[in-house]
Amino acid sequence: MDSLTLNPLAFVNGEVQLPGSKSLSNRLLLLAALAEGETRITNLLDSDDVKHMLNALALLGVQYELSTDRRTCLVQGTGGPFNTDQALDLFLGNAGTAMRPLCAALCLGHGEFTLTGEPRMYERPIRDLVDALIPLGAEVTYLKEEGFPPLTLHSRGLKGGHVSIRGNISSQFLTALLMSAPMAEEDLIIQVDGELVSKPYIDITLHSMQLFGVIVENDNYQRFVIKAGQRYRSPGEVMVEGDASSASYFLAAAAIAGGTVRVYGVGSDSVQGDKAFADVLAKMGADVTYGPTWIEVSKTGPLQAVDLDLNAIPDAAMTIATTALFASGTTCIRNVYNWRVKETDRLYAMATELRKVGAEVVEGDDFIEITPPKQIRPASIDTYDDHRMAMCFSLAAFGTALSPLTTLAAHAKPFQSISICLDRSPSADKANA
Ligand SMILES: O=C(O)C1=C[C@@H](OP(=O)(O)O)[C@@H](O)[C@H](O)C1
Ligand SMILES: C=C(OP(=O)(O)O)C(=O)O
Repeated sequence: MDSLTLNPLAFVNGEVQLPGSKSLSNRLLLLAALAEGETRITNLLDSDDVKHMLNALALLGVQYELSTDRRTCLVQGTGGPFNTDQALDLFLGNAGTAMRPLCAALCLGHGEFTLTGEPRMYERPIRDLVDALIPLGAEVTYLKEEGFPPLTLHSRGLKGGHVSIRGNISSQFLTALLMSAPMAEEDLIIQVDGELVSKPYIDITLHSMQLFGVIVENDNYQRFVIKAGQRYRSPGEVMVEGDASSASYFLAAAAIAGGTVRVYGVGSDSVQGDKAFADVLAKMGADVTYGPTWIEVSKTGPLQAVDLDLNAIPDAAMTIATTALFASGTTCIRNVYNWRVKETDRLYAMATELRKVGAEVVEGDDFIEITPPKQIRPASIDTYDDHRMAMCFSLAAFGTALSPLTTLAAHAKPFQSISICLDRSPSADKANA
C-alpha cells in the first residue's frame, strides 16, 4: 500500500495553474470522436479517467495523436456512430464519465460491446440509464448484478421519440442520453422524472454539445428536445478549462492558512458548477475575488461553520467537509445522498476518517454534520482508493502544524500530478500538496 506522509503546514501562499477539467476532457474527447472533422483538444487532463476514455476510443478505431505530455490530443472524428464486426471489450476503470456516456453512445452503432471496469464500478448503478435506452431500441445484458456494470450492448442504432429518465442518483445518465441524442434516428424528447441531482454538470454537457454545433432545447432541466439530423462538427481547436473541483483544495488551503492563493484556469467565465465552491468559502468567512479565468482566496480571519445544501457541487462539497475541521461551530452538508455511489461510499468514508482526527461527526442518510476538535489529532487516514478522499485530507496537515505527522495511505498519485508552492511559515520551506 502506498502512503504519503504530510508534514505539518502552517501557512500557504502562491499561484496554481490548474490541470484540465476531467468532466470537460472526457466529454470533448467523445464528441470529437463522434464529430465530422479533426479536433485539436488542448489542456487535456492527464488522469486515469481520461486514459480509460482514450483507450476505449482507440479500441473503437478512433485515430488520434496524443502529445508526449498527454495534454494535447488531435482527434480524427469518425463522423458517425461506432460500429464493429468483432465483439469488443472496453475496460473503463472507475470512470463514471467514460462508463455512462459510452454506454449510450455505443448503442448508436452496430455491434457487440462489453463494458467492464474496476470492482467498485460494479457497485455503481447504471440501471436508470439502461432503462431509458431500452425503449429506444438498446439491447443490454447485465453480466453480474442487474442494474450494474459489467454489461454487454448488442447495438443496432437508437430510435428517437419520447423517453423519460430518472435523475435522482446521477446526472451522468442524463448527460449520456443527451450526448447521444443528436445521432438517434428521429427527434428525441427527454423527460426527467423527479429530482435532478448535480444539475450544473448538465450545463457542462450542453456547453460541450454546443461547441460541436448541436443545439438542445432545455425546458427548465425537466424536458429536453434534441432535433434529429443535427451533426457534431469539429470546432477545429478547443481548450479544456482548468478543473474546478481540483481548484477547491488550493482555495480551501488559503481560507484555512492563507496568505492568498490564486488559481488560474477557472473563474467567473467558467462553465463548471464547482466554481461556486469559492462562494461557500466566502460564506465561511474567507475573502474571495473572481476574475474571468481565475479565482483568488485569502484568509482574513477565523472560519465559521455553514449549513448548506451542496447537491449542485457534490465533488467540491467533500472539500468543505475537511475545511470544516478549521471552522468554529458545526458544519452541515446536506442533500448529498449520491456521495454513497461514487468512487467509494463517501458519506461513510468521510465520517469515519474525520472521526480519526478527532472530529465529532453525525453521518445521516444524505447529510454529514461535522464539529471540529479543539486540536486535530495526527492519524493514519484510509483513502478507500478514492482520489478525493486523499486530496481532501491533505488539508488536515494544517491542523497538525504544532503536532506530529498526518499520514495518508493508499492513494499517493494525485499529489504528484498537481504542484503548488506552499510556504511553511515562518521558514518558508517548499512543501508538497
Ligand atoms: O458529469 C460529470 O462530469 C460528473 C458528474 C458528477 O456525478 P453525478 O452526476 O453522479 O453526481 C460528478 O460527481 C462527477 O465527478 C463528474
Ligand atoms: C465522482 C467522481 O467521478 P466519476 O463519477 O466521474 O467516476 C469524482 O471524480 O469525484
